[in-house]
Amino acid sequence: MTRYVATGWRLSLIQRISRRSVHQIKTPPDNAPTLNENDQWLDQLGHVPENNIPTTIKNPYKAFNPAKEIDYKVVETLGKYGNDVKLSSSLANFSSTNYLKQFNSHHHRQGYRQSNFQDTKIIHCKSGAGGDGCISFFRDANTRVGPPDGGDGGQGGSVYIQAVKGLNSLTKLKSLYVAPSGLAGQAEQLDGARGKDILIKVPVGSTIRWCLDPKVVKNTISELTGENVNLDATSMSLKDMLQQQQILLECMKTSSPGSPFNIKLSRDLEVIEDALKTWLFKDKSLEYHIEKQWFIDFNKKMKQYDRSLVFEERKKDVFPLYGIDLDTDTAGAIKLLEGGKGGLGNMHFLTSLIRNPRFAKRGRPGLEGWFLIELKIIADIGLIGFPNAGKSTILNKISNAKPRIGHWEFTTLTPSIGTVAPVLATDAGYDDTTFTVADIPGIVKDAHLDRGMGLEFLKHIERSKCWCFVLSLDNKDPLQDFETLINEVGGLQKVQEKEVLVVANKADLTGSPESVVRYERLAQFCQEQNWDILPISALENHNLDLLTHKMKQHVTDV
Ligand SMILES: Nc1nc2c(ncn2[C@@H]2O[C@H](COP(=O)(O)OP(=O)(O)OP(=O)(O)O)[C@@H](O)[C@H]2O)c(=O)[nH]1
Repeated sequence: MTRYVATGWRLSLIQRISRRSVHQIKTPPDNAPTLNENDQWLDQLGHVPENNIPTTIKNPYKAFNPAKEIDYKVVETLGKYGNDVKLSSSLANFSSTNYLKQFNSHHHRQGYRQSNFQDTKIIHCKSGAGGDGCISFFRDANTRVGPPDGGDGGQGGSVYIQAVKGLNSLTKLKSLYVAPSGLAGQAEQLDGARGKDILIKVPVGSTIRWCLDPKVVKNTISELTGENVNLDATSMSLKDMLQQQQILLECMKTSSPGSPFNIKLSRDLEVIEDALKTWLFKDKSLEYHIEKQWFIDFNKKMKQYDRSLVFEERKKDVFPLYGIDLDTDTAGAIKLLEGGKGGLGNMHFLTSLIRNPRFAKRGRPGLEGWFLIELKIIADIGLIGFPNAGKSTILNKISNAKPRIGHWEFTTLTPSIGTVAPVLATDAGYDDTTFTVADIPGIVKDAHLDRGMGLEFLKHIERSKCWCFVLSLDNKDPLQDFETLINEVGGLQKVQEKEVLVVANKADLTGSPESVVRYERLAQFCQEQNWDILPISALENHNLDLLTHKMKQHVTDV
């Protein structure tokens, strides 16, 4: 036993000694580009035409639907081909009143904040910088300074976003996402490790738009009003202020049918102007180098390398002006911000003229940006009605959702969505396909002026195929209620674009002859519009089966 241990100890000692001797007789690195290869590479850089920026740039986001058209004006056309433009557009397009109000207030729409539901979020994202190239020379017992063997810096981490099924709120999103930088290159031709990429998961039905830092927007507003404005108290005028304030944006034309322009995300473009800033030096300083003609010539050639690097970045560092609509679960993740490229190690700079390159390239900086994410729930049917009409009761009875019900107005402060699974007997057997119904907070007269809960929640039923208007027969004039609702949601024409189902709820309370007359007037109006109407009592379960069958017909009808 003892002998065993001793042998083990002796072996490891031998290993250590032999390792040291291997170190002493190590051969110079052989993965590094050779002097000839470096010479050729530099020569070829010198032949890249001065203006190497092509006229059209492929839009990396071509495959995705645009989120929302916005108003803009081209104020200046730049560049040789006129593809670079300066746009002016209203600040409101690059911020969110809804978000700003939450950002500033601790009591805004209490229930809305108390709940787990969040449908607007601004995220701040940063991609990682590239690692610096390494300055190192091969060394062993016999060679004091050998050929350069500094490896390249690693690529910085990128930020990705992906729409996934099964999520239904933005609550879990963080405010800040920072991808790590790439590590610096090392001696012995070792490249630095890449920074890890970050993947942000959002629910299907989210839209994502480039926006401004909310702090900047808040300061702008404060400057405009000359005071530290309480955004919540000025909610009405806040919207107008953002609308009136114009901002200038640098964009590029795109050839894709989605957004006509891409917003340029700014990475440091200084390198084109001042290539010297891209170098790292060791032993001998920048001052030493810039006096040497060989370095001046070499730096001039390397400028072409910087140009091609910046050109590659220009192709990727963009975001569509109209944003992206993640209305289906995307096959893969979308890159929002690309990490910086790692800098070249000094092994690339051994040439016939430079034997001791005591310099390497710095890594490229990362990108930074703010993005506004808005969730639009995708439900087949959207329930629209005045507060207290009975929408939550209906959803409660017909679906698996359990929204709050109360006899006071605005019990529903956040949208809820339920799945309805009626089993229908058809000629082909039983049809058990399901559909989804969304309940949103009640709409009141002048909701478009931000009264009540405003119209903020309407976006959740924007994409619903069918709108189901819920009216209370207990109200004085249900027809007038209906007309008010139609106006608030955008007018008759807009409603006519949808499948419409009208539900006259609380039919259990209609004992009097007047209430029958009220219902008949409503039914008459629906008939003129060719809309289906159904009296029900959600409380007493009257006509609920018929309601789900009708709903299903509206969802499945072509
Ligand atoms: N009599 C009677 N009462 C009903 C009926 N349906 C709902 N109610 C009552 O009406 C009140 C409001 O119902 P909710 O389902 O919360 O109404 P809502 O439209 O979701 O209201 P908000 O959340 O304010 O938008 C509750 O007290 C319900 O019990 C019905 O068919 N008949």
